[in-house]
Amino acid sequence: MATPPKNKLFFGSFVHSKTLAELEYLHSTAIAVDATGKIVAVEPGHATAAAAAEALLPKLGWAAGDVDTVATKSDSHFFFPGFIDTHLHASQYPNVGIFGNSTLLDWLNTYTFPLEASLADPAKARKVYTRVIRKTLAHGTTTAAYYATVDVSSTNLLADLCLAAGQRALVGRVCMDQLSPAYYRDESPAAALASTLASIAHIESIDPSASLVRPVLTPRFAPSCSAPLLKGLGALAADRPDLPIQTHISENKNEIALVKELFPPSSTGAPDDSYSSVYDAFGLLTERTILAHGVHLSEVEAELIAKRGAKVSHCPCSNSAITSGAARVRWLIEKGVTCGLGTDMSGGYSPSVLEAARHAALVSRHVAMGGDDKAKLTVEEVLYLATRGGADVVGLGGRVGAFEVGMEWDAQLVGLGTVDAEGGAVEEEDGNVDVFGWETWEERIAKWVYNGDDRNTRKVWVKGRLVHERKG
Ligand SMILES: O=c1[nH]c(=O)c2nc[nH]c2[nH]1
Ligand SMILES: [Zn+2]
Repeated sequence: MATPPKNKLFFGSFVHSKTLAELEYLHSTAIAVDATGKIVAVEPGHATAAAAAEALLPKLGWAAGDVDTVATKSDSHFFFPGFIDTHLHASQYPNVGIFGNSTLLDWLNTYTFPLEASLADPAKARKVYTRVIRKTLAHGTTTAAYYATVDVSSTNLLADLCLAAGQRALVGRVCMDQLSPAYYRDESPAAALASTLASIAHIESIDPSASLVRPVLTPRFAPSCSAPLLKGLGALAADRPDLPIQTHISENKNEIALVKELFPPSSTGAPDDSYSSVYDAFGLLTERTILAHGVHLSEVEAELIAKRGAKVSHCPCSNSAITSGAARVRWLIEKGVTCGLGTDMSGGYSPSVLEAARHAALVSRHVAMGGDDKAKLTVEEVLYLATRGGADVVGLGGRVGAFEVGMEWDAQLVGLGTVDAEGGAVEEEDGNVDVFGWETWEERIAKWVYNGDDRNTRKVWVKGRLVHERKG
């Protein structure tokens, strides 16, 4: 029998984003999380976990026996908000790292459609989805905005598995009724809409209050959707203003040319032939829309996206791997566009949002080397995109992404390697980060961002529940 959830008291050092530019460091702090997973107190200034418990529990009306305490061990352990992966393809996980020298359109046909189609086999889908959830949790991803496949049953299975594993997720059945192989597409716009509704109904039946898992409308990208399908999805989005929408935009130059060819303004009624105007014309550019990539957006498009309140998922590992380009994140943010980070597996080669954060910092330096020195993103900024920014992108702002009273406890315990007086390793010996003891906290965080990996992710919680613990 499962043990009922208990109240929890976390004690030690907590690091989270206060603003885009600033991380807040809370040391000798206690955070109380109730049995529903909600943060009910954040109290700095206690010498020990025991002292914090003595001061805090009476105020909360909690008996000591009803509370589990988790305290950090040393100066190189800290709690950090769980990462939010605002764009990834669960179904493409077996292909991570396999992309050769392809670019988007040939990559889709060579590597991606055959794999996605093969997941109509329920046993294979279960194996892949179980693994991708375990792997992303192990990397500290507490929320994931997933693309599944065209197949309804395996999409529903992904939602079932996320709920069982305790990962917060947006799960989308992929809509695509044109320009893809006959073996892998919706039969018609009507069939695509019916399958989408079936998947939404299933996901809402397993988690009616969307406590963890919710459906997301998922037109793959404009080229693989006919105008009637985009129109139908726009009507559904208008009918269901609670549903998020996810799609791709402006990733690759050939893709953009294809969109111009497929959707001339005369066919959509849009004021121009831009990619953004196509989605806008069909009612799919909304404040609930997550747009992956946005590498080659024009000034006018960025302004339209900001005006509509649509969000951008920056996927730097993917943009480098399949040579799509370098998105101008600082420029988007200055235009007023809310941005987060996506791994975009398996266009992206890694399941790790920390890797996406580090790559975002590096890609921004390439943008800077192109002549815009202020394009460079700091460690603080990429961590904001990985947490608080990501929460805003997936519609969970104010609920997850930071440590504040009223938010839910989606968190990771990070442990960095420490070095003793003789130069030996004391803790996290197998990791890639060595802390000598003289680093400032800002420097420790920078070392984690540039050298850390899942070996440093010791424990992970979602909504107060422990969902991953690293062995060893
Ligand atoms: O990065 C991407 N991954 C995909 O699977 C895809 N499909 C359309 N456009 C895409 N871009
Ligand atoms: Zn993608």
